Amino acid sequence: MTIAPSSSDKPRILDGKRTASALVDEVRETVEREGLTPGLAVVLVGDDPASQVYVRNKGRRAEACGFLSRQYDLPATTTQADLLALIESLNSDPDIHGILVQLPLPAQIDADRVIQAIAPDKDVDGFHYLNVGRLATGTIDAALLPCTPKGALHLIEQVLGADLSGKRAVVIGRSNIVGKPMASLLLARNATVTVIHSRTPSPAEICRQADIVVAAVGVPGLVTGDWIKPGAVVIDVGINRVEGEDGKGKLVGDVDFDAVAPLASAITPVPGGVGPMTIAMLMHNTLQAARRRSAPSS
Ligand SMILES: NC(=O)C1=CN([C@@H]2O[C@H](COP(=O)(O)OP(=O)(O)OC[C@H]3O[C@@H](n4cnc5c(N)ncnc54)[C@H](OP(=O)(O)O)[C@@H]3O)[C@@H](O)[C@H]2O)C=CC1
Ligand SMILES: Nc1nc(=O)c2c([nH]1)NC[C@@H]1CN(c3ccc(C(=O)N[C@@H](CCC(=O)O)C(=O)O)cc3)C=[N+]21
Ligand SMILES: [Mg+2]
Repeated sequence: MTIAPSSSDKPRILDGKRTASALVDEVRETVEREGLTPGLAVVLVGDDPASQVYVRNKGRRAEACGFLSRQYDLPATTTQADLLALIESLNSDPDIHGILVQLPLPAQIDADRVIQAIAPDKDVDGFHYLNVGRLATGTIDAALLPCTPKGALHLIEQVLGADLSGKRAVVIGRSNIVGKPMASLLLARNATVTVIHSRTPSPAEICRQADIVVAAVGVPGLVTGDWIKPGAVVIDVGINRVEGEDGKGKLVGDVDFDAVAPLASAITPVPGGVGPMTIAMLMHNTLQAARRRSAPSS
């Protein structure tokens, strides 16, 4: 569905929380209608408090969708062999359709080895080489797609529709979990895509050409008004914990919201933008994995 941006000067605030809720409702309805019990296993190694919050939110959402939700809390001292053994057992567990290993992992564990050990058809993060390759080569329908870029694209579609032909997109950040797959998805939708990273000279000048800006950097307020072409759609993936004026911690994005919002035709807030969409897309991917299991031809 395409909703035109509002004609007033006010930017449209893309409400990720509401859109995510609607997606989760759809997932739950599909689960009920088709009589499925998708199973999601979330593995958390160590006791990082932020990771614990995310993982708890994921478990709660999974239960709200009617999924089987299992959480594995492993100590920070877990060995790579132990983690790989758990992955193996989840790979062969018929009740489990999706496996997510929360990143980052402690230093003694090779995160790439762990990710590649996940069965590709249970890789609901979309980080396995097979899914990365499917996305990059255009066989997207067969891929499990990374949740954050998939969620960001869904918000972009609400404003611009599915076909981004003729649009210039700038992605800031080139990580494997956000920036690169975001660029691949935008390219697959026919946008003209440029990726900016820490070695890019004159980033503001490049960004100012963009009809679509996706910021996935981890630098609070990096994107200021002079980076933005009036009317651009601005998607802020950044999640940065900073100290607020009251001395308490608060979350801010990579975009200076107050400076950029008046210029943008649409913009995502932080919190309440891409974050909730990421979790909704994890549910969507888990449903997709479960449906493929019950009907391998689809
Ligand atoms: N909302 C959500 O669901 C999610 C949010 N996040 C958030 O998104 C942000 C990015 O995450 P992630 O991709 O994992 O981060 P990474 O740290 O893996 O990647 C950051 C990228 O930003 C680039 N970069 C760093 N500084 C600059 C700069 N000054 N100018 C231009 N580019 C720069 C880096 O360049 P280089 O490659 O050259 O080092 C790198 O490519 C973080 O705030 C994270 O918390 C992440 C995942 C999900
Ligand atoms: N294997 C793996 N997959 C991931 O998808 C993954 C990961 N590891 N490691 C960490 C990052 C980060 N991430 C977020 C998900 C939701 C919110 C989210 O819901 N944020 C809320 C705020 C939550 C809060 O208040 O802290 C919001 O933006 O409104 C944020 C960040 C997924 N990640
Ligand atoms: Mg990161």
